[in-house]
Amino acid sequence: MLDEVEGWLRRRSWSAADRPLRTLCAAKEAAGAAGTISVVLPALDEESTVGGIVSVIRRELMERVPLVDELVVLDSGSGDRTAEVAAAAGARVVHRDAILPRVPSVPGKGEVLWRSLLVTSGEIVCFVDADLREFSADFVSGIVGPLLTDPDLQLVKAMYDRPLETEGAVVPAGGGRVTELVARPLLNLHWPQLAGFVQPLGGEYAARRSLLERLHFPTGYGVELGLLVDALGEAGLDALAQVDVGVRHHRHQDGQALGRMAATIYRTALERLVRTGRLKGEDDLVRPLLTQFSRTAAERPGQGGGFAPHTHAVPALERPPMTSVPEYRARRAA
Ligand SMILES: O=c1ccn([C@@H]2O[C@H](COP(=O)(O)OP(=O)(O)O)[C@@H](O)[C@H]2O)c(=O)[nH]1
Ligand SMILES: O=C(O)[C@@H](COP(=O)(O)O)O[C@H]1O[C@H](CO)[C@@H](O)[C@H](O)[C@H]1O
Repeated sequence: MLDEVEGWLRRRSWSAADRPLRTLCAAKEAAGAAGTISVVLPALDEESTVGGIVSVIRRELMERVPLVDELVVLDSGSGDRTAEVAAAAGARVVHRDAILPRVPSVPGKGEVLWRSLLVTSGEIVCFVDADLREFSADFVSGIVGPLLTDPDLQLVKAMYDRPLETEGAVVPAGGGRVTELVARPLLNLHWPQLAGFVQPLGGEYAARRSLLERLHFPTGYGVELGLLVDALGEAGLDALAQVDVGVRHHRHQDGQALGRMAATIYRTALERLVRTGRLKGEDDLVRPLLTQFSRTAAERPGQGGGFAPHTHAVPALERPPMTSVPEYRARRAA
């Protein structure tokens, strides 16, 4: 690990307990407008978990203490009762298609995170996944805390244990599969300054709007890696930090879904290597497609055996910095 990163780990890694809520409320009051906080939950078919998360944030961080100013669930095109459940629990729910309709929305987590900047007003924006179970308010207060007390910080990521919990089986620290197999190796090899992040892909992070609005947003699952790499470039390592908030329990996707996620994350990294001149142009990427396989119903001797190929596009669409969007500038000027 680079000496710089070892020093960063000592200076910029904390525990949620290091900043008690009373300290944060005092810092928020002293910060004035700079201490306003918007929490955003990107949600695609999360009816079973979104309500519990919203309820905890409202009760603990809006009613018991006035830490969070607005709580928005960004509906990413859900087909279930996500919107109803989130609204009933006390969130403002906005559908992705209702935001900036002149730019038709595309599927993807990053797409809704980008659009959320247009419908929120906090100077600190905190993203929280909507599939978390056993959610604690520390996931929010822990990561917004340093942004309230340390003006030099720009982005703070949560770090946590990530057990892999599937039907009946729990593998301690088995979660974060794409992190361990793809993102951490990529970051260590190409952006070693970021090697100190324990959970670089974690979906819980908070940042100053003044940073987020200057960054490109990959529209899919590349958003975490893209924002972290670009935040390093924009703000420098010492403007970044991480906070231990305990254990993260969430719904786990299957291996092939994570394979598609990994391909998108790799492509997002490749794009940044090209953008910074460390790799030649797109000719380094032969085909933005990923073929996976499933067992066919019946073995078909002489016709490729018993497996069927399924080919998926590997998207790399990125949204421009919000500061380049006229509607965003007009809203901020109003
Ligand atoms: O197109 C998408 C994909 C995901 N998500 C949300 O983004 C968060 C993280 O997604 P997911 O749980 O699928 O990722 P994982 O944690 O499995 O890597 C969850 O709140 C999803 O509902 C979303 O809003 N739109
Ligand atoms: O970290 C990971 O490897 C993946 C998959 O986690 P699991 O192996 O299902 O625990 O989960 C994260 O990755 C996504 C892409 O960055 C984020 O959007 C998710 O919030 C995060 O859970």
